[in-house]
Amino acid sequence: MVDYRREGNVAILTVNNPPVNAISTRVKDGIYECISRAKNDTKVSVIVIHGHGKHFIAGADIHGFSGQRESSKVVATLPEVIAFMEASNKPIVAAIHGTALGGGLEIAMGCHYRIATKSARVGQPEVLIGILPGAGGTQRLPRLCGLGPALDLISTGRHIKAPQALKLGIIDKIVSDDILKEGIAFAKAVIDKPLNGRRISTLPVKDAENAEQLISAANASVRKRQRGMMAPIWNIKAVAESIKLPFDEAMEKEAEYFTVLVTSSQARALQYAFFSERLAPKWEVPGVASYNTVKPMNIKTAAVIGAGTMGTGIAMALLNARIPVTLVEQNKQFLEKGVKMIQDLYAGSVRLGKLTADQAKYLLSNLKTSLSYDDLSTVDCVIEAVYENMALKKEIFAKLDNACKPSAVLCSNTSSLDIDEIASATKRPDKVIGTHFFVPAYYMRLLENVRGKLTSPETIATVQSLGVRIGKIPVVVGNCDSFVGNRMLGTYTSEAQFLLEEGALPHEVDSVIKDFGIPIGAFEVSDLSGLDIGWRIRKERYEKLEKSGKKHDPNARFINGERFSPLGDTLCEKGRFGRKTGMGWYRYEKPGAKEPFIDAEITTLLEDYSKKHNITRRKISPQEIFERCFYPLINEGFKVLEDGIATRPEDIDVIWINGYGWPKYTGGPMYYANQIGLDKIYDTMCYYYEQHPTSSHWRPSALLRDLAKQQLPISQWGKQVASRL
Ligand SMILES: C/C=C(\C)C(=O)SCCNC(=O)CCNC(=O)[C@H](O)C(C)(C)COP(=O)(O)OP(=O)(O)OC[C@H]1O[C@@H](n2cnc3c(N)ncnc32)[C@H](O)[C@@H]1OP(=O)(O)O
Repeated sequence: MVDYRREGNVAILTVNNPPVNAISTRVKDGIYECISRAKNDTKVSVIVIHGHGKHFIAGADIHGFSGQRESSKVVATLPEVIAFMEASNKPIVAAIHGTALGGGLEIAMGCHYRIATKSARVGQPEVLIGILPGAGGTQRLPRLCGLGPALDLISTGRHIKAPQALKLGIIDKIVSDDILKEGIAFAKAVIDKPLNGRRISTLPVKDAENAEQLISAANASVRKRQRGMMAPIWNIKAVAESIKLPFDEAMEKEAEYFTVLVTSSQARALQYAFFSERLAPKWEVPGVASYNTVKPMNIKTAAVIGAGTMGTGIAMALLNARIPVTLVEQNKQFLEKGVKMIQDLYAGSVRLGKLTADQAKYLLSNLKTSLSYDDLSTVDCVIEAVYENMALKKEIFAKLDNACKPSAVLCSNTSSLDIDEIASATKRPDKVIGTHFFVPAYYMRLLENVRGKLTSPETIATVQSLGVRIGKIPVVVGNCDSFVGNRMLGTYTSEAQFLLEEGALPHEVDSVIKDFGIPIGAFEVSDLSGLDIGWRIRKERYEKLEKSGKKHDPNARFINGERFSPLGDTLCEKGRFGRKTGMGWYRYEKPGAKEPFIDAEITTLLEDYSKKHNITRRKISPQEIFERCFYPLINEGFKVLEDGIATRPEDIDVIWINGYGWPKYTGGPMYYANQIGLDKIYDTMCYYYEQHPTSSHWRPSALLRDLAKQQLPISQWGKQVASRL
């Protein structure tokens, strides 16, 4: 795990624990033993520590926080090993490449010098997995780079690249990519330099005079950006100890606060989410194929059909990954509008310093435009992103089938429509797949890849690998109405509207949702995306009903015996399309304005509506609002598993965290259900189903019922689900 060798008077410690050199107990012990050996070896004058493979050290082994720890051969803890390094009279040089994160940066700060390659990244990302840098990071970092930057890095968990780390004083020098050679050369040059001033724990905290202001700014930022998370608050509290207490006493506080966090349910949920996100690309269709049995096709060029918000966002996601894109529209005007959108967004990134003008120019140089499918004969992959209309999509897929080479993969960005029906318009259904992006597509990390009945494993492998390449978290799901995310969402939006019919007001429902940690309420989001979108889809459904001989009554509260709320249609008929018209479920100062205000007109509309339908309005408690919005959503997740539409609970959680703003610190709806207790969820579902028998989303899932009896942790029942499929 840690190799020791000597080259002349330089001892070289190589950490070797693939894939990221995480600090397991054996790595920690190995470092301690090798440093002891070097300290005692009279031929050694200086020590270099570096990492084998792609990274220096990416931090402690996250498995160790909740799982079983290996027993340690040496008694020293990681903070003690780091103190032991710092106390060494022989200089120690950390030679960093790849990443030095968490405990990796803490080990580097226990060294007397840090050098790094230009592309190396450093950071204290512990906060993102619900804990804090518990090996001295909260105390050494403010001494090394100042209180302000340390508060920023530790409370956000963001990584920074070597040039910025150099500016902040976190590293001493940027060197060439031959990191070991550079490390040895640097070490030889510092052999005789005094170590006074190089032991970070002995230094004063920089910026201490501005502490009060810096700490209150950090807390304010956490309240705004990381609402509901406990780790950032405790991280700031730990860093703040660095200006109140001597180093050793502050280290005791760090250990105390670490214990609070490491045993918290938020930390466990965040660590579960960390591993779930890394599991998602490793798809598996039980009994058919999996990521390690099938090779993806190499996508060298792509096309996007439709230059609206979605199409341009997808094109940018591809361009950002250096994949040349042909953007296709039906007329010049739409095409020019789309290109302008892309240009403007890149110009914005240049203004914000996220891209240089040259980089933006290069990315745009890979964008081609066309009004004809004839230009798509050589592309490897096409993503259709036109509005939700089956007839239109089938027409497009038939044309693509004719225009594209036989090996090209044809993808639809549909968020709800039947992939098999779309594929039936082609002679290559094995190459057709859903790639459901989320708005804004260049930013949102989720990619819901929908396999049809005939989609080949190679096509699944291809879009999964493409997803990773463009920086997404790709999840494979099966084909059903609205797939996984929107299918579960449907229960939540329906129930939110039923609550309005029975007595709640939009802001009351939204505040319960936001108090739980979802950044935006159900009605706020409906106003943001536009009520007319759903209205158009519903009108198509009513037309279909009428065609099948069933008259649709615009005031009907039931469709095919299922409870339904026509409230959304009523608002649209009044021109209340949401933010864009300055009124929807809320009122806005003007069309396009962002801040929602409670609208007395909506309150009256709801009261009249309830009266007209003989519904007695009542005060609905936050607890009832919570259960009615979230329990059917969770229950639908179990139905999705039951139907084999998702094969793992982790995939559902990843979808909800990355596509719908579900608070990561609760692990996602499936993990959270386990926290509440599956038996409690099941009993509550039964209770509401009795009260609302005309809403099938209250019918408890059979899988939920079976699992509720067993009381197993999610990792175990997740395996049971897979074995059923
Ligand atoms: C007290 C607390 C202390 C002292 C800590 O140090 S807490 C840990 C702090 N460190 C982190 O949080 C780093 C987490 N890791 C990452 O950010 C990234 O993995 C990476 C930037 C290091 C590499 O990113 P990438 O190249 O995209 O690779 P993956 O993220 O897919 O990771 C590859 C596999 O490595 C596993 N991994 C990564 N980090 C750890 C870790 N700290 N402990 C255990 N395992 C880790 C990850 O799960 C992937 O595993 P597989 O999916 O391939 O099985």
